[in-house]
Amino acid sequence: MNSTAPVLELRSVRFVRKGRVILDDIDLAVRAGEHWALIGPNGAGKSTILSLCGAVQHPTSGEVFVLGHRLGRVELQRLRQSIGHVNPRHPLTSALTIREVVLTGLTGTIELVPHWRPTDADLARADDYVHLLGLDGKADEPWTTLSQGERGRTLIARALMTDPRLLLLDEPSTGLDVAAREQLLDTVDRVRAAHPELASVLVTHHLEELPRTTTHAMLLADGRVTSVGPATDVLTTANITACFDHPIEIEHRHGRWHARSVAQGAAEAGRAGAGPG
Ligand SMILES: Nc1ncnc2c1ncn2[C@@H]1O[C@H](COP(=O)(O)OP(=O)(O)OP(=O)(O)O)[C@@H](O)[C@H]1O
Repeated sequence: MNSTAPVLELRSVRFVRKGRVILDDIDLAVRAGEHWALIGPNGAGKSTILSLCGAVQHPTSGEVFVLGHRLGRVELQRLRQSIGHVNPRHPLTSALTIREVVLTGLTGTIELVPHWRPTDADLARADDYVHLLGLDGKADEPWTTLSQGERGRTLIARALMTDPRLLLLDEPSTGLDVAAREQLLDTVDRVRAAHPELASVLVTHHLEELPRTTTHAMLLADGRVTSVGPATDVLTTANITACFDHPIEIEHRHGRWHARSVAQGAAEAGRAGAGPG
């Protein structure tokens, strides 16, 4: 693959199911070191785009290139090894430990593969990621007893085990309290800093859930792109208001984004203006 070629590229992608157009005319190019956010209302098509990026399904028309390979021309299983897909709805129910869940990243399975034995290097790598993800001292704890935040961080460690070029994060902060969310976002920033060549795509509904390292954003509504480009150009009051079809004010402070309803903002300004008494 040409080193300047995008890690991931969607060209004129259209996705139709049961006669319904779910995605239309989607173009996206994600390069090494870029960290994209896909944002839009419920049903906009964010998870569908992520499934195309992860080579989980094919577009109805248009082309998807992952690591320079066109989907449909190359075996999906081979591409998936270069893609770390973090889905907080990971279906594991058995009592694997954190270390064991991280090791399943090497086999691409939910459970440990019978008779598969990790090498000493595999075990050392798993422990390195347990450390990077701030899970020191927890490696031997069972998955079933983990908090939602610890599970999220464990799944990122699992996804990193194959040294992926592309990391896909599907609503990684869903269900987390504010402290756990902040820990997870710090973790994502740390992972990106430790792997400067990594590219990533993160799906969320909430601007507060964007890590500081977000470089680009795509806004989607009803399966179409409403705005795309560098995050600071895209995540503006006008663009978010248009995408969500609701007046929303956006603030970008200390590298993080905050959203609030314009009506709420106006009420607060009114109260501040009224002063005491
Ligand atoms: N395989 C499919 N068959 C039929 N409809 C589908 C299929 N996949 C997705 N859809 C529909 O396409 C639309 C977009 O779904 P998608 O999950 O991609 O949206 P989303 O932006 O991730 O939504 P949310 O924010 O609610 O998770 C939804 O209305 C969904 O029901």
